[in-house]
Formats: sequence, structure tokens, C-alpha cells
Amino acid sequence: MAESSVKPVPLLKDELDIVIPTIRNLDFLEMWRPFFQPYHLIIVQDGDPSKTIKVPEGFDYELYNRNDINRILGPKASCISFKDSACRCFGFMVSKKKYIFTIDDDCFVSSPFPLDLLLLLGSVCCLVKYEIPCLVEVAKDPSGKDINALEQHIKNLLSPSTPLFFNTLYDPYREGADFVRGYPFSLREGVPTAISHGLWLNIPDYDAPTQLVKPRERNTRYVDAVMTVPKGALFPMCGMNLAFDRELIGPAMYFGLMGDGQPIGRYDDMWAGWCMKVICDHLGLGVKTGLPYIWHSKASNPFVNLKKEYKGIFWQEEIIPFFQSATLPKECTSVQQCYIELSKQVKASLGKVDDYFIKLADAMLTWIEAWDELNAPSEANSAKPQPNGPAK
Ligand SMILES: O=c1ccn([C@@H]2O[C@H](COP(=O)(O)OP(=O)(O)O[C@H]3O[C@@H](CO)[C@H](O)[C@H]3O)[C@@H](O)[C@H]2O)c(=O)[nH]1
Ligand SMILES: [Mn+2]
Repeated sequence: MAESSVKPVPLLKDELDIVIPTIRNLDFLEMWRPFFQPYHLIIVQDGDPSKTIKVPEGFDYELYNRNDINRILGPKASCISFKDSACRCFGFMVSKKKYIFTIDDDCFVSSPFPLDLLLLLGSVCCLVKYEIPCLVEVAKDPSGKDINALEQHIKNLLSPSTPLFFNTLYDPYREGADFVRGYPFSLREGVPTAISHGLWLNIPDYDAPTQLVKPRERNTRYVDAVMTVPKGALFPMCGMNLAFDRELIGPAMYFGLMGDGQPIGRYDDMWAGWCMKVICDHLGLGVKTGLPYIWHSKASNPFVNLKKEYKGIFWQEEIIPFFQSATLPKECTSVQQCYIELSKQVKASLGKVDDYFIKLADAMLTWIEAWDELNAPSEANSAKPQPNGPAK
């Protein structure tokens, strides 16, 4: 990886945790070391807790496996998915920081090769069905600089969003941009930003059917923009490269029940995104999508993904209208109150679609109870739950 001569300044170093769900060794952190080393990592080890996950030297981290989750949450651990990346939300719950950045362990930063050369190489490899070994990581901005994804997420979160009126020059708070003519001055203050949703070069986050019909499609398009998702619009939130303000929206970031024992998978982040957006719209909070990009290196198996997703593909035709018409009473002024109300509506409206949604609605309540237990502002909770291994 090209060594950047200047060390990035670790913005919000003591106010942000990096949450990584994993079933693999975390060698990918070597590529991120210049950007991540100053931060505290919360690693959520999924699958077999007896397996040892190797973490490169020099990182400050805590690691939680399934035994830790069961020990800390007791019966409430039932709301945390097993054998699915949805388990990452446990890291959101145990963190004590204001901000969270979550990233998958097959996402990389920059490349020893210029982007166009690598993508040419990539297309040649694809033609001969040879995946570029994931030693490469490619996410360079148009100037060819390594993308500091974390820094861009922080910029996104620290500047307002504009959900009430679309700015045609996109992010008006960005260097070299502003509100365009006709933009109401009364709305130019914007609203607080709760979510920063990043994107992916190389392997796009496609669903299984799309992956199956387009196995070699790669995302080579770097769109140099950050946009606010307008109020009233839903969007497919991907958990791969995502940051959020935990104090503004943390309790809504429950990645729904997936994986082992569940009829559906790979809708965990989507579920969280739909619940979160309804609540952000109700509370007047903003959601941004666009920069930063990461290089997504590994395409998961589309056939395995199809088995996980297939019920979701037809259920979502009923789920989306539910969220599009969901309204929350004005008495709901906290995220928890909104989330509990939403859980009731899920049970009443989607419980008819499948019993799974009754179980999910109950799990949403369990999540809030567990969240409040671990995060209530009382002395009793100032002690942080300890993972089995020594805190790093
Ligand atoms: O059982 C599991 C499987 C994986 N993980 C960890 O979760 C992330 C994502 O895994 P992976 O990159 O293998 O899968 P993708 O299909 O690319 O993931 C996309 O689908 C979403 C899953 O809902 C995910 O957010 C998207 O990126 C890795 O860190 C694995 O180590 C796991 O914890 N448990
Ligand atoms: Mn992946």
C-alpha cells in the first residue's frame, strides 16, 4: 500500500468506536492502520466462540464472542443474531462513545496500483475468472489519494443535513459548494446529521438475483458527492461502510434478527435502515449517503445469499409500504419511545405477513431493554461490560 507521508489527524479520537463484525482473522486492519490505529475497536466475533480471531499488533480493542454476549445480556442475548453480520449491533450497544463507525472485514482502503490500472487488471482477471487476490485494496479519490473513509464519515456527521429541501449542488456545507438560488434561507441551517452511509468500489452490495445475473459487474464509478436522503424517502442502508451519531440515533440501530434459526438473512442492515429513517424523519434528524467509498473485495456466494434473501425479496414488497406509511405520535420524543411504538406497529401490521415479524417485534423491545440496561445514565451502569479476554 502506498505509504502516505503525512499521518492523518485522528478526528474525534476519543469520541468514536470502530465496530467490526467478524468470522475471520483481521489482517485487513493492516491496510487501515494509518487511519484506525488511534481509535478504539470493538470486535464482535461471530460463529464459534472457541475459535481465536487474530488481531494485528498495536490496535486498542475489545473483542466480544458469543459467550460474552450471552454472559453480558443473559436471556436478552436472544435479540442479537448468531451466524450473521447483524451481530455487529452488539458493538453499538456496549460502546460508550458518541460516534460509531462500522466496517466489514473485506473492505479495504487504497491500492499500490492506480485505480484505472487495477480496474483494467480486475476486468482482465474477471474475464479469466480470476479474482484479484485481496492483497489489493482500491479506493482512491480522483486525485489518486488514499481515501480516509473515517475522516469523510466524521465530516459528514459533524455537518448538518438538508432533508426538508433538496439542494441541487448536493452537500451545501462542503468546500466549494453552497445553497443554490431558490433555496429557502429559513432552511439553510439544516438539521443534525445522525447517519453517514458510505459506498463501495469493486463489489457492489447487490442482492443475490442481481449478483447471479451480473456476476462480473464491478462498481468503477466514483461519484464525488454526499447527499441528504430527503425526508419521507426510504433507502437501502448497507452496514458495510456506515457511521452514525450514537447519542442521536443509537437505540434505533438494531440490526434485525437474522442468521441461525431465522427464516431470512442479509436484511439486518436494511431493517435497521428502514426503522432508523422513519425515526429520523419524525425527530428531525438527517441521513447522508455517498462519500466515502471503500474497496469491497469479496463477493459472497450468490447461491448462499439467495437462500438467505429469498423470503425478504417478496416480503419487502409488503414491508416497504408499511414503513412508507408509518407515522409516530408526537408524544414519541425519544428514540426509545419511537422504537417501542414502531415495534407495536410492526407486530400489528407485519405480524399478518409472517409470524417472524411477531418475533422480530418482540426482539426490538428486548433490544431497547438491553440497550437501556447497558446505557442508562446511572452509576450502576458506568462500569463497562468486560469481554472474556483482557481489554486491549
Ligand atoms: O455469519 C457471518 C458472516 C459474515 N460476518 C461478517 O460480516 C461481514 C460481512 O460479511 P461478508 O463480507 O462475507 O458478506 P457480504 O455479503 O459482503 O456482506 C454484505 O451483506 C451484509 C450482511 O447483512 C453486509 O453488511 C454487507 O456488507 C464481514 O465482516 C464478516 O466477517 C459475520 O459476522 N457473520
Ligand atoms: Mn463483503
